[in-house]
Amino acid sequence: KDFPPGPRPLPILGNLLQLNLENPIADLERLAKRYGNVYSIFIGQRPVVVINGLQALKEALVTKAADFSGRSQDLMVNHAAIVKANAAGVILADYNAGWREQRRFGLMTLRNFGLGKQTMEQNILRETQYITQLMEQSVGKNMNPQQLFHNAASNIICQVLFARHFDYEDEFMKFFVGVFQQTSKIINGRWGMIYDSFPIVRNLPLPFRKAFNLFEVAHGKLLEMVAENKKTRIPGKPRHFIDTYLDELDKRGNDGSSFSEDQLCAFILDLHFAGTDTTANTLLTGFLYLMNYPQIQERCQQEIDNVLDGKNEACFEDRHQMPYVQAVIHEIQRVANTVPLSVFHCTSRDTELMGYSIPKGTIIIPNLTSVLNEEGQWKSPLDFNPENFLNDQGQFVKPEAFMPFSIGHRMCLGEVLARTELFLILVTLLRRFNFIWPEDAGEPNYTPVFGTTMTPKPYPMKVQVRSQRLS
Ligand code: HEM
Repeated sequence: KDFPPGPRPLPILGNLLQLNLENPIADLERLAKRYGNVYSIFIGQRPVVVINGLQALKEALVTKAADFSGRSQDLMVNHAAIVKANAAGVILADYNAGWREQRRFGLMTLRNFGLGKQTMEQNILRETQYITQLMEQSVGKNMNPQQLFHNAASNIICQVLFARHFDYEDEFMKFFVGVFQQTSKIINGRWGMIYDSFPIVRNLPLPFRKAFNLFEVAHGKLLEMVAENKKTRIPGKPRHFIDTYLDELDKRGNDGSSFSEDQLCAFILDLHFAGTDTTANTLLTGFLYLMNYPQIQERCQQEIDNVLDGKNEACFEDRHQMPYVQAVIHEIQRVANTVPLSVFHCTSRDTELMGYSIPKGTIIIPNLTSVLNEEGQWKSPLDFNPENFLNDQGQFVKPEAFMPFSIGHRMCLGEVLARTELFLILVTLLRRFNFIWPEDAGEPNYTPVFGTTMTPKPYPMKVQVRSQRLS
């Protein structure tokens, strides 16, 4: 009674036949037009509530954050990632004291390792230097930037986790980047849906097993890494995230808290995963658009040249002098829609939303896509247009509907790191190069491949060193 309305489910299948399992975004939008911003669908026998639009999402994730911040523990992603690790990490942990403790520790440690401060900026700039050198070797040829940005984003978070820079051909690096790229597509894809809908198929050797195998091997590698690290660590003198976590474990002993070595490995995997595929795909979307909107690229370059005149390198503070670049980066994030359905939430108690009753334990899909292109919230919701973030005086403004990092208690823990990376990498590369859509590349395809993260289809890129360099 009073449960959100939705299409009538079939026995056993629920509403699966009404969704394109390769990419349900358009179907979810169609259902919102028919049933309103809060509606229900059945994934197999399981009820799921989809929340659309700024108003409903704010009410759920901010006003009623305590009710809507749980995570279901019975989805494929939990079984694949948590069971083998024997610990929930932070992304998939339910809304409880353990999650709160880990999240607080994660935020504090990221901050202490220089997030938003100089050390982190220096790390990002060093990695950008590395990309620059690789790009210089590709001048005049077509290059495929896909792996490049994944490796760079991975290395930046690896600095925090292990204080190490990996060569892009390193096996450790290639393995982990591969895990993230593949599992992101399996988890929210056809096979993930089938696993989540039909408990009876879960033990069968179907393609979703691949995600289980990958997470298991990844966990094993991280346990080895932590063991290796213990040999060289000096307690009380942390070099990176692992050392800091081990210091915390020493301090706590067996105090019954959520800290453990398994939890450390799960946390490392979470930060590495969340910090790689998201930032890399946002950058890939950015360059796809910048190459095909050369006038926008050029206007960014003019602003960058003016502000950085005489300076060796950019710093994150420079963003305040670059309203146009800021608008472009935010617009890239808006159209990239990198985590289109957020990470699924779950109600942690019986609750109400926009007049509907939703019982405890209901899976919640926060449809971020619906807000990032919501009519009435943007000047041009359907176009790539930096004016979405500029007022009449050309100043940068951030509308409330800009929520690629989600909102509320579960909001992205790496937001500051991600924003710093996007700014420093884009500014540094645009200052040095022109990015050109190759003549033989045909029409650009802006439709991404759906998954937990959206991935632009592979595309070629041409780089040209800018003739007028100012430093
Ligand atoms: C452009 C880049 C990024 C985007 C668009 C993004 C987006 C998101 C979104 C939508 C969520 C889900 C929030 C929710 O459940 O409501 C999330 C969670 C999370 N992100 Fe990010 N993220 C990005 C980069 C990063 C980076 C660089 C890190 C690592 C330092 C990171 C770490 C996390 C973690 C740990 C969570 C889980 C938070 C929790 O459940 O309490 N993310 N992110």
